[in-house]
Amino acid sequence: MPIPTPHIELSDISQIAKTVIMPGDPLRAKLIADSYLSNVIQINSVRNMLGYTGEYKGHKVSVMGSGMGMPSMGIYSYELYSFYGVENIIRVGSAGSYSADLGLYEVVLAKDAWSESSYAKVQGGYDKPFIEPSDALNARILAAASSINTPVRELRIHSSDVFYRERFEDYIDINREYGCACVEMEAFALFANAKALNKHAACLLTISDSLVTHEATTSEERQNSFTKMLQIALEASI
Ligand SMILES: O=P(O)(O)O[C@H]1O[C@H](CO)[C@@H](O)[C@H]1O
Ligand SMILES: O=c1cc[nH]c(=O)[nH]1
Repeated sequence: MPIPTPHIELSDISQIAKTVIMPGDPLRAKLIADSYLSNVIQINSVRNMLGYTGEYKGHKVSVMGSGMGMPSMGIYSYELYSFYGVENIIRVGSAGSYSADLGLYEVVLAKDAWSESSYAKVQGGYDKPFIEPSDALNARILAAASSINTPVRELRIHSSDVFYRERFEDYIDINREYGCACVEMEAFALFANAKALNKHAACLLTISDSLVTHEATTSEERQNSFTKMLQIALEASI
């Protein structure tokens, strides 16, 4: 498909980095660009899915929102990988903890993602409920975290299509039967696209609320606590 694509307006492929950091919220993408990058240009505003390219410590890096849920992440990551020459996508998101042992603000690196979603099967015929990120990208992220002395826990995550479940307690079985430590809504589709297209994907999460204790962070606290995760992703991108 020629660029621009239906969902990304950038027509100069040289203006996008090989590594894209992707939060769900496009305003968080703007915040990352404003706070951490220099020489920033905007690369997308279609549907307000804001994207930017800039420099971090002299290295080119892009940041763009994915939107919420697997269909949205599926579209943006596919277009970035397939039509814009992107090699690595690092998702940076919030997650709900399924375990008393995993508290607010802790940073999780997805070891793999379990999902009930049909995304991977429909997209490329991948028919298993677990899917792995890139070993190489995860290793870079762990090395980056260690270089800035920031603890990260590599754990299995749940990628859910549903934020508001009628049976709230389902999380107890998902934790017990499948070993998922927390829930988010995009990584499984991102990992499926990366696998289908021979690209690299990883997912960093900050625990924003706990299904066990019902504690939750305020939006201001979320913003501050995301700093650790963002620094890890940025260090891993260079
Ligand atoms: O903070 P983000 O990246 O949006 O991630 C999580 O937050 C959203 C739900 O509130 C879902 O997108 C979920 O995956
Ligand atoms: O998907 C998500 C993200 C944060 N918290 C949740 O409970 N679910």
